[in-house]
Amino acid sequence: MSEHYYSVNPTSERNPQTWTFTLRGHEFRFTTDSGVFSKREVDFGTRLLIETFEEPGVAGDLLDVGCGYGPIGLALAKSFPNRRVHMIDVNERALELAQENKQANGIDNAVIYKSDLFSEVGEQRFAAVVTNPPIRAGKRVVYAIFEQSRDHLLDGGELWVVIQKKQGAPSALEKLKELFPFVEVASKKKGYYIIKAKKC
Ligand SMILES: C[S@@+](CC[C@H](N)C(=O)[O-])C[C@H]1O[C@@H](n2cnc3c(N)ncnc32)[C@H](O)[C@@H]1O
Repeated sequence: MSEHYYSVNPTSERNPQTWTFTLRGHEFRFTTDSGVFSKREVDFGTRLLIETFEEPGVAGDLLDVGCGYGPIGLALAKSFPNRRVHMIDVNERALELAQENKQANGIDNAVIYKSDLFSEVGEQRFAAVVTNPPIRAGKRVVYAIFEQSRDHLLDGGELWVVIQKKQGAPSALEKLKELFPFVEVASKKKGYYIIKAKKC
């Protein structure tokens, strides 16, 4: 069976690598590994999403869906120390790395746990959901993230998504317009769209 970065239990041989990367003006030390998305540097789209994100107007926690080794959730936790950041993924190796990276970067306002989509998130609602979604897992999974994000946002809360034009940004925009009253492209660079969708 072929292995994907969204496997629950990657079996590929371990090859951990540690490097530093600056996000939102803070230097981070990340350890990544095989079997996890974007293992040698922070993905371009992920970085654009992190740098474009603006703090939502409503009070409340933030949620990183499909956190991988943790760049989005940990960068936002460092930038917004007064907010708690939830970070979820299905990939156990990614979750282990996210936990290790949380500790290595001295972050204490992030909680990291395994959840298939929002299955373990419970009833909590968030001020913002932020995601670089697992495009390769298919449209059904990506659109489920959009729908479940809407259901887990506070009024006035925002969903921030990065998606490449060639991976379906135009149809993702249409889907988000069906779900949210306010949708805009907050940034566009090298074929990557940062889409912000706001709930009333
Ligand atoms: C494109 S990667 C982004 C990883 C990380 N946020 C980053 O930007 O480097 C998408 C992530 O979604 C996770 N994922 C896939 N299916 C999922 C699901 N059903 N529930 C939660 N996370 C999932 C994958 O394991 C992967 O880590």
